Amino acid sequence: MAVKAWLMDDGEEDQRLPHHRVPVEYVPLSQLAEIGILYWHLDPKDYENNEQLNEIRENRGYNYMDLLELCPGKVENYEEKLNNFFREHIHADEEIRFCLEGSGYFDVRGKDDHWIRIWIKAGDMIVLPAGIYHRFTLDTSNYVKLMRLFIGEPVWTAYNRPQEDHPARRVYIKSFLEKPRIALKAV
Ligand SMILES: CSCCC(=O)C(=O)O
Ligand SMILES: [Fe+2]
Repeated sequence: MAVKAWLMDDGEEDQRLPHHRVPVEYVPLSQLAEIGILYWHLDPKDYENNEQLNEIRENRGYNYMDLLELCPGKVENYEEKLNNFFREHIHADEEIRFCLEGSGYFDVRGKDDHWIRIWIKAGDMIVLPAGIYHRFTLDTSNYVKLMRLFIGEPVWTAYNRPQEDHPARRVYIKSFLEKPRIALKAV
């Protein structure tokens, strides 16, 4: 089962609505891979004994993890947190999230700087590369339980757009947005 992603419309309605374009324009996983996004579908139950998850954590060095539950009434400063998550930003490190329950939208900027909305649900594990502009919102179900992973001591600092001179942004642009330059040798 693949994750669903689509290009967003420019509508001003509630951020928790899907915001499909008309007609709908889905974005395949291969296109997400091109902008540096990694994706796995794993069993969301009994995560402690999930071999596949443990293997990914081992291979990628994700030794830190915690759980984050988002829904009205359960979280301190809920509105403020949600507003901050929905502000376009980057990080100096990968953003790694494994959805255990519920659902939500990760919006990321595609190659042409348009928004791609990625709908994650229980079992979806996603890695956003350092330096990619993104944001997050709950959908109309208003509930998500996420595992957050990190390499070493976690740093959650968000740098709001614009960040064109941030080192992580520069590396990201070089790695995923610029066309590779071919050196031509004079003969
Ligand atoms: C709720 S997890 C995703 C939100 C986000 O982009 C972040 O935590 O930096
Ligand atoms: Fe983020």
